[in-house]
Amino acid sequence: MTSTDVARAAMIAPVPARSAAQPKVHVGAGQAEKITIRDLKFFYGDSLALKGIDLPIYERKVTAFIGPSGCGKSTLLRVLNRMYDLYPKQRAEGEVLLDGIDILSPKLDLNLLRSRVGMVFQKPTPFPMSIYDNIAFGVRLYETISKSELDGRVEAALRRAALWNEVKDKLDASGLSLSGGQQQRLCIARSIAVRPEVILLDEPCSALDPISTAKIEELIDELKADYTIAIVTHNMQQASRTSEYTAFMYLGELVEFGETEQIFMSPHDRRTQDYITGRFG
Ligand SMILES: Nc1ncnc2c1ncn2[C@@H]1O[C@H](COP(=O)(O)OP(=O)(O)OP(=O)(O)O)[C@@H](O)[C@H]1O
Repeated sequence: MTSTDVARAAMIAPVPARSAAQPKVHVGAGQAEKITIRDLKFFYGDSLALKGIDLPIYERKVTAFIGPSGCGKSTLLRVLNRMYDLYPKQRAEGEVLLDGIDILSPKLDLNLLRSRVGMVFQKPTPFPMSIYDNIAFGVRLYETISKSELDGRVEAALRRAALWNEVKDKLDASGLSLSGGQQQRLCIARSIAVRPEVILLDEPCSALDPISTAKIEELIDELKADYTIAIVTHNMQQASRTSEYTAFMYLGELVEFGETEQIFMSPHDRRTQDYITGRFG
């Protein structure tokens, strides 16, 4: 991927009709579904990585994807902004509705999708440019606005990502000169600056120390007032602290989806229980 591909991808982010093999999902009654995933299959070449997933992602809630390594969490997340489109031989089948519109449609405007669904990766990925330009890059990609408006957008995004006070006097410094935790908040600010509706977080704290992790978790808590968030995490405490809903996946299947408290306190499936109690994975 070129840095422009990464940049575009980074800017870029439900429940009826389930397949018979999937668990019936009755949680979240009355919640608005921002994303509805129906019978989603995903292929890497001939290899089936997602085996018919049905899942709602509720609006302005945090949904955690958990499960052992290789179960398909990141694959599922990457489908939600068509990240896989950058790679030949990868394809999705089924339906993924964003506000009722199927984002798997070949006719979809990917730039528009990625402006609505932003993504933050496991490893902080600041662009090799100034802190200011890291934020302004995506805004310029999608909109033509005046310099003063752009300045305002950069400041607002940095404030929202709880980074403004740390960088306001060095906006011209390289984004790469920041600490790992600051870089990750910069990436979140970059994502927010294009005013997405959904933010996808792929293990956003796995490369961070506990203090930076706590800051990102606080930030997630604040952001959910305005954004729909899906987070992949290996950290069970993080899933239980940050999310309202949790999806447990195993070997490419969705085993169980529910309110986070129910998944952690009284899981219905033995595999969920074994995983959250550390018996495997
Ligand atoms: N680029 C790829 N080419 C082929 N197979 C892949 C590719 N990426 C992932 N897979 C396979 O798809 C399956 C799901 O992988 P994925 O990365 O989504 O799992 P994960 O749950 O996010 O794992 P982890 O927790 O280790 O990040 C795995 O079997 C993996 O080997």
